[in-house]
Amino acid sequence: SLYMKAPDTHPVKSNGNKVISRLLLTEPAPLCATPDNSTNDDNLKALLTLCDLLNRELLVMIGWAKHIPGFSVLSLVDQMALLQSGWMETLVLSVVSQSLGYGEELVFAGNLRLDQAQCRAVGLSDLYTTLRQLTTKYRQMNLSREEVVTLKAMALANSDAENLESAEAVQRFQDGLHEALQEYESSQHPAELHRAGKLLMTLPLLRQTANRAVDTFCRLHLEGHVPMHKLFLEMLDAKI
Ligand SMILES: CC(=O)c1ccc(Oc2ccc(O)c(C(C)(C)C)c2)cc1
Repeated sequence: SLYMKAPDTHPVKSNGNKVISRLLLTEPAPLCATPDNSTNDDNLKALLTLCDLLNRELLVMIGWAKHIPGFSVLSLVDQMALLQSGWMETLVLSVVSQSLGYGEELVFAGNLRLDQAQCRAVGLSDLYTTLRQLTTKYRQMNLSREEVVTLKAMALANSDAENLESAEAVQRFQDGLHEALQEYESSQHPAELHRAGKLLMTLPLLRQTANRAVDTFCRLHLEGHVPMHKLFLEMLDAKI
């Protein structure tokens, strides 16, 4: 062809890190929102579309978790316990990381971005505020894709599920992810000391954000204006 092939300018990824390479490989493709045409009420339409999107995200997340190194060796009881306690933090991290490149909007899906006014219009203004707080923090830190996928797995592993059959096995699962993050940071961000620790210290805000999102959905459910999918309600019940 007329043009020389551009030299491969991608920096060498941390392929030494098997855990993170696997997380990058098994990261689900972002979902698309499917507009709901069962109503003419724009606000209800938006909520139903968001609800359908979240329901599909839950199903994808359950399949995604199996690929996290160390998750599948846990008992099914413990796998379900971690999913029931960590699902909201994992989904919040997905939306927050999708929104990093955009200004004021929350990117729920490639074809569904809501700004503050639109979130307020559908009764999600507190959700908007709390998600934006986290987005701002991660935008300042310049999160890499490797860090996003590792934090999502850590959010699940570190979700403080109750009644675990084997807390020791979950501890080993957490240790494996922590080791992968440490190894990644020391090789990819050697100049930024404590970056791994800084990332771990964002997890309390993630937990708080997820809990506030749960409160929002419990309120929406109690108000009863919008039907919610069975799986979503089961996962919501597991959080109360
Ligand atoms: C009425 C109803 O059930 C509902 C309303 C809004 C909604 O919006 C969301 C869509 C995807 C999504 O990932 C998230 C979080 C980031 C908060 C998990 C929220 C989800 C469900």
